[in-house]
Amino acid sequence: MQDIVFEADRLACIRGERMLFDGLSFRLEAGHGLLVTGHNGCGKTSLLRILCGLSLPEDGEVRWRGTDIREDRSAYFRDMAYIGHANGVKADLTVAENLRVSLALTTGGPMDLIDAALDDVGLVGLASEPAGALSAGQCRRLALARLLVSRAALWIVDEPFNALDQTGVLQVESLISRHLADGGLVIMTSHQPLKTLGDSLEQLRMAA
Ligand SMILES: Nc1ncnc2c1ncn2[C@@H]1O[C@H](COP(=O)(O)OP(=O)(O)OP(=O)(O)O)[C@@H](O)[C@H]1O
Repeated sequence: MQDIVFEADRLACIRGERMLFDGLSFRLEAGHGLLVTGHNGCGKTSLLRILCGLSLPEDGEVRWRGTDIREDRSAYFRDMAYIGHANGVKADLTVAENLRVSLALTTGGPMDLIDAALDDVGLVGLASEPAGALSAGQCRRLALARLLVSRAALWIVDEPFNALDQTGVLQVESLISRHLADGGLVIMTSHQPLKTLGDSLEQLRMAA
């Protein structure tokens, strides 16, 4: 993944009457992660939605491998996985079926990716349970397992640790570390102090 570069170039975002940010730029190379911080309402989620192509910036562009993401959205969506505040879990499907759908929609990779992902997020044993019966923390774990199944180089994750217990936080921090060590990229927000990951991430502090 050595040739991979992600660039945010002079991004501006207006919500309602308010300019949330303007001239926001950063560059991230393979193996690097960025932690976006700032108080409630400063624009972190708005920024992440622009970075993953779900919203358009008022100005500026997002480049992936040197190309504006609007120019080749399907290539970008193959390489990028986004997990927002909402888990996007289908309650009527089992835990494993949820991941099967993700697999079919992304890489179509081997089914043993699902077992490995469930193991990584601590959901082994719940594969056949209906997702609607999961606790909030288990649901978050299932959502995060989609990152692993996607095999995307770039993970964009809004508050990954929401609803996770202490063990879950450590597990997910370790998955993020492993992804970075494998040459992946991560852009994330978190209101929680990081336990092990802090030194591995660059910080973008958003102002009011
Ligand atoms: N679609 C929208 N229309 C109007 N205002 C919006 C819209 N989306 C977000 N906002 C406003 O933009 C501001 C930034 O919201 P955003 O969700 O990006 O903040 P945040 O930094 O992620 O907050 P938090 O830490 O609470 O998750 C808020 O004041 C919010 O009310």
